Amino acid sequence: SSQLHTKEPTKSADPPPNVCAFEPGAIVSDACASYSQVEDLNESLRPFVHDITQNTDFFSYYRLNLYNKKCPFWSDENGICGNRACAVNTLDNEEDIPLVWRAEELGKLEGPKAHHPGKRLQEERKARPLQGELGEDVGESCVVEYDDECDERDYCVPEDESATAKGDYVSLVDNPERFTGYTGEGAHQVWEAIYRENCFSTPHLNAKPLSAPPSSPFGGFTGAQAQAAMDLRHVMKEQQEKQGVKKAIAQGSAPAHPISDLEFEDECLEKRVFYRVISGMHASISTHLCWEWLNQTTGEWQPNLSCYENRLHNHPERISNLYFNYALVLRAVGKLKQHVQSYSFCSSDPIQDRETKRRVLALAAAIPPGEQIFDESVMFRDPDALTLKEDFRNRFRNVSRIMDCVGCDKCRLWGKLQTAGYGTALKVLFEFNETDASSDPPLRRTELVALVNTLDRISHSISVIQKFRAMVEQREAGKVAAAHGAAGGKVRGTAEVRGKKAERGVAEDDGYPEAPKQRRQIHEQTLSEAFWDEWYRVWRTFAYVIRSWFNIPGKVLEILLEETNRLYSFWLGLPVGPRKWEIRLPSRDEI
Ligand SMILES: Cc1cc2nc3c(=O)[nH]c(=O)nc-3n(C[C@H](O)[C@H](O)[C@H](O)COP(=O)(O)OP(=O)(O)OC[C@H]3O[C@@H](n4cnc5c(N)ncnc54)[C@H](O)[C@@H]3O)c2cc1C
Repeated sequence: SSQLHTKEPTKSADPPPNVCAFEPGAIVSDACASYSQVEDLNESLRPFVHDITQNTDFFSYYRLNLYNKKCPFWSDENGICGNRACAVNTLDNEEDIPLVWRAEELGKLEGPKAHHPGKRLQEERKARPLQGELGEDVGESCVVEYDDECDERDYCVPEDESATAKGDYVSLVDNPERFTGYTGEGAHQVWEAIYRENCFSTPHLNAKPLSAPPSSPFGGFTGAQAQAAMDLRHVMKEQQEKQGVKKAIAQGSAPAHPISDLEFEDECLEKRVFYRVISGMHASISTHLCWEWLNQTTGEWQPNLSCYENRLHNHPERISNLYFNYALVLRAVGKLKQHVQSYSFCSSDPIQDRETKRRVLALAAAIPPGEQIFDESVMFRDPDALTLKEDFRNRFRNVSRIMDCVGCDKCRLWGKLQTAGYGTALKVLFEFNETDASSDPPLRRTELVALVNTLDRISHSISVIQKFRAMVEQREAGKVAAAHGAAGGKVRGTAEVRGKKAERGVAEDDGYPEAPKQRRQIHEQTLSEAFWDEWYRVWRTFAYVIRSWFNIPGKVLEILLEETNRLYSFWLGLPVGPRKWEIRLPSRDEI
């Protein structure tokens, strides 16, 4: 067996997670073998997923309510900086840089938008319900969601839950997930709130009571559905026990809730699964923003290696969670083979309908059967696993609501889509029958689009992480060659240049059509380029220092005011907000 989760390690019972995460196949152990298997699988599936998400109208437009929903959890009024306006820009002096490079601009949605037509218009204009709003050549019957009903079994907040505001259709292709400059306290607070949803024992943020009593039949699982729930449970159990992920997660840090505080016994399985899904999603978002990073000073889009190292490479458990998500979502998509046979993608466009179905079936056929991703033989033991369903549904609904507090439209779009995607994956795992689709619940367009696009996001992250890893290796090789001075001038020169390029975050060959801007960067650096590169860096550092000195009076005043305010709150007996300033060295990116 070949599993990501279940094979006995042959060398050590607990391989160090960092070794396994970065050297798939180099060491014969369970985790390492499985990482490289996932990578191989991804390499063969990637073209299918990429093609579907980029080249079909059905999968390249998503409907969601981006603007009409208020962040329900906090506001400036109660003294917490966390609403949309609290997005802090990456650079202190954003006003000095061209508008197009500013965070405010980068976070805006691009491309056409179309309003969801009411039921009457949908009926009247079946073929063109959007009246060309997305462009003349878009198959609108492939884009519009005709079923407005809300399904009890949704794991996330259905986008169409309100009868009045059904949201807009936006192009996912025109709005790639990449660096937007959304950062600072606003972003941290959202992540913190999302991870707080991990505390299954203390319902909050309007969560409904979580665990159903063990005796509860729990929504009437059939044998096959119970099996799926068990799969998930045992996947987690095996993963934890055999790959030392327990330790790795314990070392990782979710904001505000030290993971080491969490229980890792069996009854807390829900926490681990939920945590891993969220952390894997977070890792995927970080991967994309590091890969398509905008240097706001030069306006160049390029991979940012130090961003990758800080957020992912040095946290192998995050990468492990991303790979876990891949297995989870892939299994869900694979489970839909039967279901999509009879699915109508475009009601008034038979050609596109056929073409979309052909592509989806080609992807489904290329996915290996479930047991090749999860080992079925170790499963089906503990009936408590059924409670996962209700717990997850409520948690995911809350995470989806928290996304309304994200202060950047593009980030909100992808955050909502991916939450919906994981919610759908769990719904499919728990509710769908792989061999008999007749009793499956309806799968709405939004759910299917979110699921497949989420798979595309994770799939892209995995291929990007491989490239980043290669860049780190190249840089290290360059360092070793330079240190040993072993090779002659030419060879050493090349290695050093490669090492430097990797350091600057320049990809050798991304191999994917979606990153054309990066490819422009790939050339050997001449002496004069190296000189000017260095000169520019020194100049920027100098300017940074001068600017910082110049800003000191303002900053000191700001800190004084803030501390006075906190002291005043303390004196009045009001809750004292967290300190918003710290003294630290700047990171390379900031310079
Ligand atoms: C829903 C959402 C979508 C976003 N989308 C984008 C986007 O498309 N483009 C963009 O440029 N920015 C986006 N952002 C912002 C981005 O995710 C970061 O918040 C921002 O870049 C600041 O990063 P940071 O290094 O301060 O740490 P953050 O990524 O904000 O993380 C906060 C803390 O969480 C912990 N942490 C980080 N990663 C993980 C993980 N994988 N698992 C567990 N714990 C972790 C660390 O302790 C870290 O200090 C988004 C934010 C949110 C909330």
